[in-house]
Amino acid sequence: MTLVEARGVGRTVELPDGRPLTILSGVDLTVSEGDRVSIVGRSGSGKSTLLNLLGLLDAPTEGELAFLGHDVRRIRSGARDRLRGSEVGFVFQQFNLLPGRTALENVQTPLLYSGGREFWRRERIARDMLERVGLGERLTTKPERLSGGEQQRVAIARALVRKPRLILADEPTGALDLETGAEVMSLIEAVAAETGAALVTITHDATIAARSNRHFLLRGGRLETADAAGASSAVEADVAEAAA
Ligand SMILES: Nc1ncnc2c1ncn2[C@@H]1O[C@H](COP(=O)(O)OP(=O)(O)OP(=O)(O)O)[C@@H](O)[C@H]1O
Repeated sequence: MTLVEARGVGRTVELPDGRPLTILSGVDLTVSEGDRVSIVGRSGSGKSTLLNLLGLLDAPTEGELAFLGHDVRRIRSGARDRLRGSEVGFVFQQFNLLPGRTALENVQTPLLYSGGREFWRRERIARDMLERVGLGERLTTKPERLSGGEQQRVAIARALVRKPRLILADEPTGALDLETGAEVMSLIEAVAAETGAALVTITHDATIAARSNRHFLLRGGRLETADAAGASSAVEADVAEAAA
């Protein structure tokens, strides 16, 4: 089933001095249930901007974007927020957990905006999800007392607690060491496989990109299809240039 379909999508913003800045243009991309998509590209190439469009945080300024068959530019903002809340899970590099709130409270947060059964059973559902990510013993621990890998597990539990059909991961392993990063990716992939969700991952790490089965490269705001080797050599070229 097709989740998101972008045809000729672009995004242009207005700079403070009034000049337009085109960040993305001519993007064609279809994401279906069960897909594993990686997007690589150098800093500033438009990766986060694209993820924000796919996740209904922003709307395109050109082209057509359909989410579950709904034309994104025609959905009212309230309906768009509800669709995003139930169908999209975001995982970020910096975890973005609520400080001072326990792991259980953090994971319950998305359920506060859900209706009916999910709302009333939120504590049980959040507890089950934390057990699923291996943190059943840390329910009442606050993020500041957890390691980076554990914080990312809480963030994954929070992102996936409503069983979204689309998981968008923006540098999910960027703040973790190699081994912890690989564990975190395995966990996201396993939970995605259980629900049949699609996973779109932005990364600067060739080993993380290689875990996907569809590879894309963003260059100057344009999305190019790549194979695993092409994505990997683009990442290496970026790393070499950044080090030079
Ligand atoms: N609202 C905005 N107003 C002005 N410029 C913007 C806006 N959003 C993004 N940009 C610019 O557009 C470009 C692409 O930004 P984006 O965050 O999508 O890149 P990225 O590929 O995710 O970069 P990184 O890997 O460094 O996170 C950058 O030059 C950024 O400064």
